[in-house]
Amino acid sequence: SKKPRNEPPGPTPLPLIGNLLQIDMWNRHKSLQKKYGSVFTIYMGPKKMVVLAGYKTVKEALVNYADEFGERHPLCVPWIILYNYCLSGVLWSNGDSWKEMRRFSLINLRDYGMGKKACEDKIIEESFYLSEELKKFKGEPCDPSQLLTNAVSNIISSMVYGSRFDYEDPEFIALIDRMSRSIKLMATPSMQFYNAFPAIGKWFSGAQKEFQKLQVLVREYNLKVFHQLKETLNPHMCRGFVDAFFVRQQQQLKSGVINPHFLDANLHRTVQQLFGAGTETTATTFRWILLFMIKYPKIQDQIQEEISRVVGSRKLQYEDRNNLPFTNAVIHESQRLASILPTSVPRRTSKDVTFQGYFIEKGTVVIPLLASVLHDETEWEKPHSFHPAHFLDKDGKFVKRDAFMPFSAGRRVCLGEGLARMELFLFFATLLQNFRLTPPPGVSEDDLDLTPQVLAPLSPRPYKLCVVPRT
Ligand code: HEM
Repeated sequence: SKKPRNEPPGPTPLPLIGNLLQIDMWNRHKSLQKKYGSVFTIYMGPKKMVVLAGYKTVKEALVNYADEFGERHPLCVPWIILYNYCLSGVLWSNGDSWKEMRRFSLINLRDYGMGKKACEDKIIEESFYLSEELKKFKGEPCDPSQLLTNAVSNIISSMVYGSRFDYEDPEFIALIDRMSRSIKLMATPSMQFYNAFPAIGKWFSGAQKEFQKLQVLVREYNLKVFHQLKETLNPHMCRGFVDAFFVRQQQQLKSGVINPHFLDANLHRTVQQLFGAGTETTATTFRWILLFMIKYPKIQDQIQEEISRVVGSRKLQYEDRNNLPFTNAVIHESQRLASILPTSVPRRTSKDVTFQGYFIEKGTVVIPLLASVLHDETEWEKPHSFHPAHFLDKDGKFVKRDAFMPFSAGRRVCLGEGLARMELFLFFATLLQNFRLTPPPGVSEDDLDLTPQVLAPLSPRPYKLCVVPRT
């Protein structure tokens, strides 16, 4: 069809299917970027999307044009069944609803510890439980994925519900499994087909039906927990985010001024999104870091030497990261290279905008490619290798890098960044303080495959490692 004024260039779309056949975008962005520049247009079926690539372009759009590119594209609007899941909470909402929920979530998650000593203590305590579970393998090969997910999920749970779960609790295991399967389903080709062709997709997409089932089960579980929390609520001693929400509702009732954003449905969606956004991302990052540790044992040696020299055997604190530059650099480099969210959550333009000379009309879906920033060849000395020195100066001191953007940037930047950074540091450093990680017997470092599985988030292939207590 005819293109509007000076739209960003891109591959020619076919009728109906657009560029679907040509788009293996997360792998091909480099060739598309080379051909069309750092702002280009693609069509997912009939849906037009503008892709932003490279550090300078992504930063300019998300930070300098924060308002224009600051809305979320409700990817799921046509998915009638996902209506409840998508249209509010904090992750998918826009306008006043988003502002209210983002502010409320930030204030209250901070009150229940995010970025504070209370949260640090919870993570240190959870590291202890995680270590005890790992010891049970007695150095035999194990897949740490489930335990890592349990540990990070318990941190969110403590902040949201006010309590943690036992790792063996069947309800906890089921809850985590359902949430993690839902997130993975959202990135399947079947769901993408459904998103591109909602009218016919619903007849073919098995993933969509499974997703719906999982959402109902998670919702039922949450409603049960909310009921228990409401029954035992003490407005003067809130246990977590959910209690704070109930207190806010009570205040509304008393004042007679009802704010529609504080109804039960929004609580359910926000809680579900906090668990969804905060669990798989952090746990997957851990799986990558541990894989890098068994792949590069000399780097593990250096970290353990640093921790032994600076901290010894006392309990680690978050402020120790300032004196553990190499350990801190390895965590950052793992996030950079793994780039678990190759794109940020889709944005959309809030108004017509002229960006880098191109016209992008209001309501266009915008995909900032975070992987293209984290692997930008003009920003990183060795963009495709594991190179912790990216974050160290010549004296071995930690240096921040502007192009380090795994949490994205601008007004929709990850709400849990502070929490995730604290978890990554404390869990990882405590683990390496206490254990040596090695590949299973008979597996060499060269055998370990760093090719990611194309899932959401981008995950390492399943692997096992041996966790041996250090003397
Ligand atoms: C290593 C861990 C994590 C990574 C890499 C990560 C990354 C991201 C990214 C890339 C976005 C999209 C930002 C954008 O649209 O530009 C995002 C959004 C979000 N993240 Fe995280 N995240 C992590 C952990 C967490 C945690 C622990 C929480 C929970 C407290 C969380 C809660 C959220 C929420 C609620 C949003 C939506 C924010 C909004 O739309 O206003 N994330 N995250």
